[in-house]
Amino acid sequence: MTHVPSEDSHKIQVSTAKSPPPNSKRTIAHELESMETSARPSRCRETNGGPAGPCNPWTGKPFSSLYYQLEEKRRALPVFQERERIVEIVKRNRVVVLQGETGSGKTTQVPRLLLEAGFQRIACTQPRRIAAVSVATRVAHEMDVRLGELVGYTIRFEDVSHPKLTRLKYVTDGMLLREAFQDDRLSRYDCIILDEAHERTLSTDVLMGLLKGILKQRPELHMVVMSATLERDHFCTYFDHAPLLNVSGRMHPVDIRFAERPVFDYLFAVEQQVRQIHENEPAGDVLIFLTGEEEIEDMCSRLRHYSRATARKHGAPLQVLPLYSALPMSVQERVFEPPRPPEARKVIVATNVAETSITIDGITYVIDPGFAKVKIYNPSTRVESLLVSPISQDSARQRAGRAGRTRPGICYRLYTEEAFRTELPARSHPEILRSNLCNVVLTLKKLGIHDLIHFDFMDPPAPDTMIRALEMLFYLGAVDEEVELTQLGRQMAEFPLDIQIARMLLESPRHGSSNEAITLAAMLSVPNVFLRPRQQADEADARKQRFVVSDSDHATLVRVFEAFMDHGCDRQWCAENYLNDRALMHAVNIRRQLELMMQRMGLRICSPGRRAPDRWIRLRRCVLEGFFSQTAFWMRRRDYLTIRDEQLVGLHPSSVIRHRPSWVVFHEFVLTTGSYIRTVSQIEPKWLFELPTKYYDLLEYKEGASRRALELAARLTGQRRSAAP
Ligand SMILES: Nc1ncnc2c1ncn2[C@@H]1O[C@H](COP(=O)(O)OP(=O)(O)OP(=O)(O)O)[C@@H](O)[C@H]1O
Repeated sequence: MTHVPSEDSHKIQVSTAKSPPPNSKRTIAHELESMETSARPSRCRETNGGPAGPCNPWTGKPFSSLYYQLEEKRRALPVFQERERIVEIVKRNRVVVLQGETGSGKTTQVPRLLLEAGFQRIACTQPRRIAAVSVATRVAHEMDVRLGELVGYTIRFEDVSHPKLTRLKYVTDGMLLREAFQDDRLSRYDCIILDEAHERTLSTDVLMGLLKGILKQRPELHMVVMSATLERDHFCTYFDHAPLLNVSGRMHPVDIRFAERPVFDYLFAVEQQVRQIHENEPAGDVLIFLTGEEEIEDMCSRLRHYSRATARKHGAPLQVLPLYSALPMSVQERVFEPPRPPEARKVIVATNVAETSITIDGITYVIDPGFAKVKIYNPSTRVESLLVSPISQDSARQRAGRAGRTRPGICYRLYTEEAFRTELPARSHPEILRSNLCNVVLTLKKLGIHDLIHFDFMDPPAPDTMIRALEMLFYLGAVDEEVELTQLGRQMAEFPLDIQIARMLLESPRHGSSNEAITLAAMLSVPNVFLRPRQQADEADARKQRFVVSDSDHATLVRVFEAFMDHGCDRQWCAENYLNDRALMHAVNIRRQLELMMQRMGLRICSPGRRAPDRWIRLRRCVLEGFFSQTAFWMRRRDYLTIRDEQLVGLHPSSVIRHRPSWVVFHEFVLTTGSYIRTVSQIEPKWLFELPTKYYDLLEYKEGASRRALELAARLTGQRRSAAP
């Protein structure tokens, strides 16, 4: 019989009682401790003629004045209060599950305390890039060290860490997994902290399974799993009855206010709530949670309009800032800056990227309508889509926890208390149970894990989803018939990109167009570059026409990028052309890194030249190399039928394609007011049969509309019945 640790049996209540650390070596912690207690702390020599002062043990330099301000605040945090116990328990156990209120100091304090206690190299994972960057910055400030040296971070396309100097690294869970490609025992680290484990992202779940195996091979490795809202019994049991450490207490109270009756138009309700706060409540910034980019940008313009219209009446204006993951990091980071003008009330309109980990100083009011976009994968139709769904109770707690961090706060939940209890699920469904697993399976294969069925997932995905993923990897050429990783598959896994984009890049030299393909890959990795303000939509559309390649949204993106480069990356030019200059700058950076990766892999960087008549044909063929499973043929009136799952879809209104090509390849399927395919290019049906994949082998298709369309295409283009060699 397995013993399931109950909250009481394994919970180690942290107390503030002092006990000697188990490790008797003198550590930085002792050094710091001595500064507050001993009469003779380490002191720096006199500097610039001034008196000798306490010395930062990490840098050997005197502390700055900012250090003292931050030090006072951090010493008040519940986690700091209970530091000795935390360190002791982590040292005594291989795995510890640590639960503590939002804002109690887990993310900023625990890694540092462990470093000071003698751990040599610590990785602390974050599910989101913005959290990794902002927390690393905060901890570097608190320790009074330069970011990128002792404390650093690594996120996709951005590494602010030093291979030797960095001893505490905040890293996105996806990037730590990639580190395991090079070092499959993660032997650089003697302590790995999985933060915000309740989010159960794909990468966190894979990392947990991987680390369980590594722990058996590396007796010196320690691990901490942290969150404010995790399912503790499930985690403790999974990690072989790991002890649970509960840190109680929070910094400031958060007053939760539910709606009195159900809200039917939550966007209207959000706007009303902001007005109510701005007109009646004391100073303090506002954080609003919405579901996606479009909704956020729309709300931002509504609120800006309100602010302009009422600025005189209410004195202080609003400074409205969007926050979602598709925005370049430099734009996301603006939410942490003081308001502009200084008297303004900051209103941040965010997706759930702002839900966990981050602290935005000044946030006093949180508005939570209770919805988020959730990824749903249907293995039988093989369609992954984002659907607006109610959030979980845990998410609601995390959202409320963004207030009350630097001052008391209020969280307005735009749903009733009854709905919270009865309609919101207790916790979110793990991502691994609702995703296409192609990238996960490729990652596991690359890590040398062959027995996928017995991989120790906390919640194993359905076998059907695994099989679909393997099947797709086979068509993509990433695995062979024996399900062994191919050379191509190994290279695909190297790119920090979606597997289809990676394949497009790898095949692009064969079409003599890798130069264009790299640009396209970069443009597909940044948010939409076309701005379309509601009041100037016609003007914006007219400007877009300058870049249009009429049969391809993909080629249009490449053209925009090239025009941006030709104009010296000029912001003014972007404004005149309704283009998002920051997204384009981000694409420039990503492009540079992808080109370097291609060169390192020995892949040819080539282009047919800007004037070549077949330039865009080559690019469209490259797109098809990666996205061959995302094609559709024209059925009737405005509808296309997708080959893979026979769904009727329309061309997204943003597409530049105005004629009705009979076959198209598309980048994504979106479900909004209807089913659409977005970022689309015309293709020739005969290209389908020339691809080096068995995907279009007609024998693979059951009788149905897709098969009939393919048969017709094969007949018209003079192909054999089966395209398989
Ligand atoms: N950038 C910042 N500016 C101001 N205060 C900050 C900042 N970062 C952290 N803090 C302070 O440190 C506290 C602890 O933050 P930390 O992120 O470590 O908490 P946490 O327990 O990990 O929270 P969560 O579970 O929400 O991630 C915050 O409540 C806040 O008081």
